[in-house]
This record gives sequence, structure tokens and C-alpha cells, in this order.
Amino acid sequence: MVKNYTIVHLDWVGHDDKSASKLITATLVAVLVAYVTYNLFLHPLAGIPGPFISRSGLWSYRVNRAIFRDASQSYDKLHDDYGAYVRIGRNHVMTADPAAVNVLYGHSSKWTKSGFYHLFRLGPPKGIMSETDVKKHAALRRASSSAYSISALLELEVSVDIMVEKLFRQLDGFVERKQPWNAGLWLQWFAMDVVGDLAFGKNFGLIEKATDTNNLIPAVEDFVFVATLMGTFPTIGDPLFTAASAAGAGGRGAAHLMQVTQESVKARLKRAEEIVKAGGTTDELQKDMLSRFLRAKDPETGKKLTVDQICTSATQVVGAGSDTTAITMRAIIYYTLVTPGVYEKLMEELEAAVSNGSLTFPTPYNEGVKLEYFQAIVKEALRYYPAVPWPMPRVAPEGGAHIGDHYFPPGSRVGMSAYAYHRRAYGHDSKRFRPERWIEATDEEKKEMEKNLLSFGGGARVCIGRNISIMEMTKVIPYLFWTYHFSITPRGPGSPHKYKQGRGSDGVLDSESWYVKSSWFSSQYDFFLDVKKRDVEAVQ
Ligand code: HEM
Repeated sequence: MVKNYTIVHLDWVGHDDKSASKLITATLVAVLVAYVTYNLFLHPLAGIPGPFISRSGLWSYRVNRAIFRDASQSYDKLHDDYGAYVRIGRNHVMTADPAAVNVLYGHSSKWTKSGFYHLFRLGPPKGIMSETDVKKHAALRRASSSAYSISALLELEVSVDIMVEKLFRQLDGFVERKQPWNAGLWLQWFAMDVVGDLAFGKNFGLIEKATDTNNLIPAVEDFVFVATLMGTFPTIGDPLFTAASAAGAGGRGAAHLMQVTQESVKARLKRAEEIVKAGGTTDELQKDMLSRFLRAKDPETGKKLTVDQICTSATQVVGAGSDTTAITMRAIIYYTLVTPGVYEKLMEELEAAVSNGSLTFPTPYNEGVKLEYFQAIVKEALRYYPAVPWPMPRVAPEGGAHIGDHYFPPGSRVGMSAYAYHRRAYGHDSKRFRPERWIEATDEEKKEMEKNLLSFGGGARVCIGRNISIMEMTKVIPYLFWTYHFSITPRGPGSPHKYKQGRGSDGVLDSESWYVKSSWFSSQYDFFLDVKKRDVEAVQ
């Protein structure tokens, strides 16, 4: 009896379990159906078209772009497929509507940066890039702005000149050995060394040693990969990143960058101490960005930056200032070489300027900025190939806001992709690299073109380091073209490329002679050039 009873009892338990699991499954399915139905048909952004996975909220389209590194072409294609407003997430829209530029990135914009940027912090205190609180950001920016001013940078011009000479000595070796030059990698080393010099008065020695012993370049790459990926779901990504970093497992790139920077800060402070001890003056050291960060005060509150904030600021210079400038330099050189007529016009301009004495080498910044055609190439490269193609997300303010005919409730996210926007906002030939557009335009048109240029972002959050990169590019590129003759190393069997086929920013194989991996940054890999020395004497 007892035995039978037990069997009956167990049977009842099994029955209960099955019913319970059926009930749980049915509830989960019902919740999922309700969630998807709400997202697709009832959500305030439901009227905006977009890929099913984003509209339904089932998966993140942006996570896929971060993983597959095809952001530029994918976001561009979304506008082709769905128009000027595309729902790229449940609560997230990307737009290419010109009306949005001022609303999102104008000086008086009420839209703030989203939690996506929290993942771009490079230290325990948030830095200028990752601080989303408007007041705290404004205070940080005011306190640091003197380090980024053009007058401060011009005091550091000579260190860029020295770096250029070091680069040229290495380049001469490639000429002698008739060896293809991995321009992509070397330009990145150059940009990294320059920011090291500007920030701490001492570069990282990448150009001199012809190697990245400290793994700085992979660290930036890892940092940007993790930040972009986890920034797309910051509610979970942010605490996950914090916990993983505390356990020493996450943020490998960020942690490594931070460590290298802290060492550079310490070494720089020790150098100053030793000079003073030896009875010398630290005048030269006083010019680097670090000493400006040390002296910096918020002009409104009189508050100084804390030591942690200084380390974060210095790391930020390394993290935000090297890849972006390298990407833009590659684009300038590449499109100058492949676009018919551009190289010839540039060389004509350089030759005329050298012969009338308005251009000397190493190029003083004040001479380089007057090269009208060269500066038009720089602008066009920034337009055609923006280093940051990812839509820069902003949060709709309290009370919501309108852009064009669309209403965005408070808390919804809207962003623009500079890559996708620039290829639509510059008339019928937006998809062509044409520097002349920046010269031919009337003053009124130029104003509009500048307004539409999102390569450095805009408004209160515009890139604080843009002067650094413009100075660097202005000093190195005309001098490079003046001294060397470049041609693109053909790809294919026997070539030094790891990848046999190139991939352009449009995602098409073999459309360009490099391989683009595009997420927050659109980085070009395997960009090789054959180099010869120009007979400069004969030209002059
Ligand atoms: C060609 C070179 C560069 C490009 C294309 C570039 C691009 C950008 C973009 C698009 C933003 C705005 C991001 C957003 O609003 O979502 C930005 C912000 C920023 N950039 Fe750059 N950047 C360049 C060079 C530099 C350099 C050299 C530095 C530092 C040395 C730097 C430091 C920063 C910082 C700190 C911010 C945050 C500004 C803020 O939020 O107030 N950048 N940059």
C-alpha cells in the first residue's frame, strides 16, 4: 500500500511539474509576444522604419555592427533602405535629416550624451569624453581647454618637427631597401608618438624602435572594441564592465592604456624633480599638456583638476588622439593618390609655394594652413572618410523634442552617422572625393558645408583635440609629399599583405586597397605604399 501510495504521489508531483513548466513557458511566450507587439506597433517610435531585429527589440542591430566591424557600410545602407529616419534600436533612431544637426549637436542643444559614452571612460573618474552630466562636463572642459588651445599647441610645434624627422629617417630605409612601407601602421605609430610628446613631453619610442613594445596600438583597439560593444547596452554593459575591471578581467585595453599613461605621468614628474634638484629650470617641460593639466583651474569655480582626473585626461589624449588622426592621415594620402588630378594639383600648389618662399620645411603650421588646396584635401578626407562613422547618440530632453515632423519622447536616443550623413548632405556628388568643393563654394555655401561636417562632432561636445590633429597633419603631410613619391603597392600574390583582398569603407571587397574594420572608428589595415625619394633639388 505504502509503495502504491508513493508511486501515486510521485506521479502527482510529475504532473504538477509539467503543468508548472507549461505555465511558465506560456507566460514567457505571452510576455515575449506582448513585448514584441508593443515594440512593433505601440511604442512611441513604432512609426519609424528599420530592420525587424531593432524594431522588435529582440536583438541589437548595433551589437552586430560592433562585432562584425562593418558600421560605415551598414549604417549607410540603412538610410538607402529605409530613408532619413531609421529605428536602429527599440528606443534608438539614426537620422540623416539636415534639421537634426543643430538640434542634436548645436551649441544650445538640450540633448545630452547617452550612457553609451560611460563605457568610453579611461579611468575611475569620468573624462571629458565620457562625462554625460552637463555641468560636470562643462567644468572639466573649461579646466582642460588651455592645454588644447592652438597657442599652447604652437609652443609644442618643434616636438612634432623632431618626430617628422625621425619618421623620415626610417622611411629612407624603406627607400634604400626598396621595401613596401606599411604606411597604415607607421602613421599610427607616428600619431601615437606625437600625442605622447605633446601630452608628457616624451614620446613612446614607436618610430625610433620601429616596434610597439608596449602594445599600445592593440590596447587602443581593444579599448574601443569593448567600449563600442558594451556601450550599446549600457544598462547591463556598464556594471558588467565595472565588475570585470575590478576583477582584473575586463577592460584589458583601457586598463593597459591607463597603466602606461600613469607610468608616463610618473616619469615626467620625476624628470621635472631631477631637473629642479640639479638647479635647472623646467621651462621646456612646462609646455607639455601634462603641466597645463597640473596648473589648470576651472575659471568659474577656481577648482583644480584632481590627480585622478589628470591621469584620465592624459590617457584620453592617447586613446582619442592617436587612432583618429592616423585614420585621417591614411585617408588623405590614399585619396590624394587614387583620385585623378588631386596629387598633381597638390604638387603644383606645393611647388608654387616653395618657389615664392611661402612654404618651407619642416613646415611651420602657420605656413601649412595657408595651403588652400591642401587644406581642402584635409576637409574632404574628413568629410568623405570620417574616422568616427558610428551614430553619435544623444538623449531626448525632458518633455521630449521634435526633429522635423518626428516627435521623440524624453529618454529616446537619436544619433547621426557622419559617414552616412556626409555621403548625402553635399549635393549630387556627395559620394565622390572632390576637394575642389571646399574652394568653389560661395561663403554662404561654405558656412552650410562646415555646419554639416560632423567629423569632429559638434556644439558643447565638439572634439577638443581637433587643433592637435589639424596641426599634426598640416605639418607632416605636405612635407611627406614634397620629399617622397608614393604609389600604392599592388595587392595579390607576393605582396606583403596579410589579406589578399582589400575591403573599402563601403564594405565591397577590392573596392579599395586597404582592409577596413569599422565600428566606433573606421580603421584601415594593410595599407602599403611603394616609396621613392623625389629629386627635390631638380624641382626647385
Ligand atoms: C582627425 C582626428 C580626430 C577626429 C576625427 C576626432 C573625432 C571626434 C569626434 C567625432 C568627437 C565627438 C564624439 C561625440 O560627440 O560623440 C570627438 C570628441 C573628442 N575628441 Fe576627438 N577626434 C580627433 C582627434 C582628437 C585628438 C588629437 C584628441 C586629443 C588629443 C581628441 C580628443 C577628444 C575628446 C577628449 C573628445 C570629447 C569631447 C567632449 O565630449 O567634450 N580627439 N572627437
